[in-house]
Amino acid sequence: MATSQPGASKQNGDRFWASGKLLYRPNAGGLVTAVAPVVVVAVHVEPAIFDAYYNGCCNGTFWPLFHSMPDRTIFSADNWKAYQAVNLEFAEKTVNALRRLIETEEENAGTPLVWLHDYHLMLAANTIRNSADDLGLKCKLGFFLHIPFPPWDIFRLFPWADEVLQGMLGCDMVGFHIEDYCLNFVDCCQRRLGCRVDRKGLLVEHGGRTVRVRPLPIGIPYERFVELAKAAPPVITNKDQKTVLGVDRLDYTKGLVHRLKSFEVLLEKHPEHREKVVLMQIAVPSRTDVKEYQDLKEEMDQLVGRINGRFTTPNWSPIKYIYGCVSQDELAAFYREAAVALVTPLRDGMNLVAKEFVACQINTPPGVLIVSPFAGAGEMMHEALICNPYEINEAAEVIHRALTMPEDERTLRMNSLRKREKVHDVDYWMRSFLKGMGTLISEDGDDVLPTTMQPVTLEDFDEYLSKYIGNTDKLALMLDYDGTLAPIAPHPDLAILPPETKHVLERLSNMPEVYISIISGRNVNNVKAMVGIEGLTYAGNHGLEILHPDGSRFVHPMPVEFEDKVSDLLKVLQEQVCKEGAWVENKGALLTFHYRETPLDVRQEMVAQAKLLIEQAGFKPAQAHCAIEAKPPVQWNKGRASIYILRTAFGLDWSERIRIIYAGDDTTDEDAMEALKGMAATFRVTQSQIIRTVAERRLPSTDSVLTMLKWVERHFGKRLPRGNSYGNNLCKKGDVMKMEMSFKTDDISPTS
Ligand SMILES: O=P(O)(O)OC[C@H]1O[C@H](O[C@H]2O[C@H](CO)[C@@H](O)[C@H](O)[C@H]2O)[C@H](O)[C@@H](O)[C@@H]1O
Repeated sequence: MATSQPGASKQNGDRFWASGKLLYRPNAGGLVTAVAPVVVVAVHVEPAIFDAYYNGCCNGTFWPLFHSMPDRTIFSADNWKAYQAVNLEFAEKTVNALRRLIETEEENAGTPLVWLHDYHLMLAANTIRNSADDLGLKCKLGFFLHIPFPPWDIFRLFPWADEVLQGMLGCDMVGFHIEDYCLNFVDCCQRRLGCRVDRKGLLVEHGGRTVRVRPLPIGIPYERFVELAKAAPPVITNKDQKTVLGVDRLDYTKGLVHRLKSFEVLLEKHPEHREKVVLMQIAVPSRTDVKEYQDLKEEMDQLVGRINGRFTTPNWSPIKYIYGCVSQDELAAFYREAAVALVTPLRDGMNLVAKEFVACQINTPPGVLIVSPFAGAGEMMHEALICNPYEINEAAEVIHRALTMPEDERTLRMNSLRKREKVHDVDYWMRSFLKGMGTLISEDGDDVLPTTMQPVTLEDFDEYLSKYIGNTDKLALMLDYDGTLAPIAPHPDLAILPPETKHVLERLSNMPEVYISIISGRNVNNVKAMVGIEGLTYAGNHGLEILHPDGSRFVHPMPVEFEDKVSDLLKVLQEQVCKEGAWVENKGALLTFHYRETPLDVRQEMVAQAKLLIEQAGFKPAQAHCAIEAKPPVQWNKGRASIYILRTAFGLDWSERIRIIYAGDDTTDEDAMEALKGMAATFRVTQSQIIRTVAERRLPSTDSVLTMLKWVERHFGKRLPRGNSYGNNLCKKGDVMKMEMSFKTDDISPTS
């Protein structure tokens, strides 16, 4: 890759790395002027892992899937493991290189830029970001995908889709060739991860950051191809025959079989082209270890043989088929001398052959470019003839049109195509990427799209909640407390419900359509005191205790011996692990071991020890926010509790006119969201970069939960007669159950 003076742009002193390789350095004047591979770091991968990674996952899974060919896609857990391992290896090598670079470079050299390329490295960014953060290294992370990004319907087939999306979202900016791929990606982030997105601004909110998504169509070193075309000796000697040129890697995505069949139809339907036209197909061997590719070669050999056998005359063979490589000079000469170039992939990220062809079309009158609409190039190169490769007969007609196109039309089309590629060359692409990253400062201010998401607004909920709630009669609003309604604080007593949230909840609790329950890990009296609103349902200890609006209680039965076990565990934890700020919260039936205030360097060991002691005492340790919850081994959690609350409020025969919203921030809330999946609108409050959630939407903060509550208030408020005040008590007295304190591990029957 070469680069030239970037005109009106100046480099802001940042340095760029790509897969551990330093590519560009600013010169003294601050302009990007040279490609300087200063350091190349090898990444060693064992052959078996490499095979599973490269042939297996990259070429056997991502390649066909991202080209929307799911039938050719292999899903293998072992290959995926290898992919994770290799990405980790690349990430670690990059972080080491980054560290060395920062240590050896002078201060103020700018923030290094790590530029990750393609589907082989979709997971590396998160590891680089986290390790760099841990080491206090600053860097910018960018990613560019050179192949298409498929639509949701295809992408969702991949079993580890969350990891891939979150891996890419580890970057500050993710680039694709065209806007369609950007929109597919944004759509997948929303639908699979539940991220808040801005489709117009091409932004995704994830992990507490805004990730920019940008269409950055790649170009070619245009002038280099022009020079090659000028210098290359002639390759086509028979001036009476026109050449239709195809240049491709031998790959099933390239539509080669379809192309040969279209050419056959051309000769059949338009015999005037016989002995006058030759299809020169150059097929560069590729991925020859993979069976799909071996099969394709076989099919091509047979098809070329059959068509040639059918039409060849003593003076002419219709197809010249080169299975192998040609030199750049030869290639430029073929491009220059071809009358028509056929670029008809079934799917292609961009396709540079189309661009190289137009760059080399220096003769007058020029030839004609035919492009598939399923290549990124088809999106931009409007003046080419667009041809759907699947429509074999139609494609034959397009070739015919190209072969018979008048000179003036050819010239007009080719001039426009050439002009665009000359400007949008590979340097332009690189500069656009660097500008998007904020590494190259542009005086012409090219990147007009916003770079950060606006704060969450009521409108953000319109699409999702309006569709779900519609005109329903009743809404069950089920809300977690810490981290959802109240921001996390250094100590539970300090986690105060913000006054505005309290007021909205109070108003909502007076709406007859809205039934509110607060479902917390705290003990029930404590959470009720923290919220301080009468007439709601409160569930404490992850649902083991439920306090109904009329004051009656449900208490989940516990093994009798657990009372003693709780106090024994409390003692053990206090004696053995409560040091340096760690403490145990005694919640009656449960305990929580808190380590928020402990120094970072003692945490790992302390947490491991606490978990062990909790397990040894017969409890289940569950990770919470800087805390380990010790839960008794009963089949009851926030999920079962949520169902129980709904059942007591609405009965079991819910009509479709009842809707549920659940919002929570913790793994314990995942139990509820899992239990309510398909029945509720679910929100996970998180700023994590790498969690899996069953929630349909993510929210970045407790503030955004407040906005969601306001949305509910507005929605139902519109339907309320003004000045009406109702209690929040849908729960009939007879529905409420007081449970016996006896041991029972399985579910509680609806009639108990
Ligand atoms: O289910 P929740 O309502 O989210 O309660 C979960 C736990 O929250 C409390 O601990 C957490 O919040 C504290 C206050 O912000 C914070 O100091 C602590 O580090 C967090 O883990 C509560 O103390 C626990 O009992 C709850 O189980």
